Amino acid sequence: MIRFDDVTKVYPGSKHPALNSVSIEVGKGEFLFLVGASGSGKSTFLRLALREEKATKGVVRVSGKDVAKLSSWKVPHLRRTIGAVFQDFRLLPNKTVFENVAFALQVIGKPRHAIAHTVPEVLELVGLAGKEQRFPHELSGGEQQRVAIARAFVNRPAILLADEPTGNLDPNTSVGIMRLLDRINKTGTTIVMATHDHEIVNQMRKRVIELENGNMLRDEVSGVYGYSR
Ligand SMILES: Nc1ncnc2c1ncn2[C@@H]1O[C@H](COP(=O)(O)OP(=O)(O)OP(=O)(O)O)[C@@H](O)[C@H]1O
Repeated sequence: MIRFDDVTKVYPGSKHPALNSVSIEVGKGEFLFLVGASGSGKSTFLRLALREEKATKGVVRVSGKDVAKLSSWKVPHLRRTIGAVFQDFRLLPNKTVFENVAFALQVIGKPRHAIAHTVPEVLELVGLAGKEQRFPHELSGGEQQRVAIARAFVNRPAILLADEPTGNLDPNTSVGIMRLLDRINKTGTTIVMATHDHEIVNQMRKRVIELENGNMLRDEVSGVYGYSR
């Protein structure tokens, strides 16, 4: 699903690579945690997969395609196969829960009757049935993140990238979000989640890749993220 071959990213004006010769393959249906200290390169990895940034060296493939070779008019299509969730939710503040999720379908030209059918279904899946008409500011942080996940998943992308999705949430709320991501993963969606949260990584026992200063430190099948490091 996602494959990095010897990928290096050096941002313009920067001396040190944000990612340094990283090779990673993430298979279909996998759940991968990307861990590491602040600045270790986690977000850079996700941005390269979304082609928000281009690799300085090496090849990034998503669903078998070299993303550097995609013509710019094909980039939106790539992004449609990848859902993305962020720490700060990024909801549209003046749109309701329903409208926030529906928007993701409107922009790809889904007909209104399909939207009317699909949005309630995905809101039910994320546990927000009955809150369709609320605005983001009328929701808790955990509920806002559920809306963001619904919006990322409504199009049934093959891949979901999550950058610190529990970073703004308390531990109990975070557990709920992780259960939801686990459920989405069980539908066959590949998930790559960047996190600092030791507790969550240690509970979930999924594949863990640790980055340090842009280098890949370890890749463990059922890994932990110990406190002692
Ligand atoms: N747009 C940019 N321009 C220049 N340098 C950048 C840019 N974005 C990130 N960097 C640098 O690249 C390195 C990796 O950053 P990145 O955001 O990928 O780390 P991270 O592991 O996601 O950190 P955090 O956990 O704090 O989000 C850091 O040294 C950072 O300062």
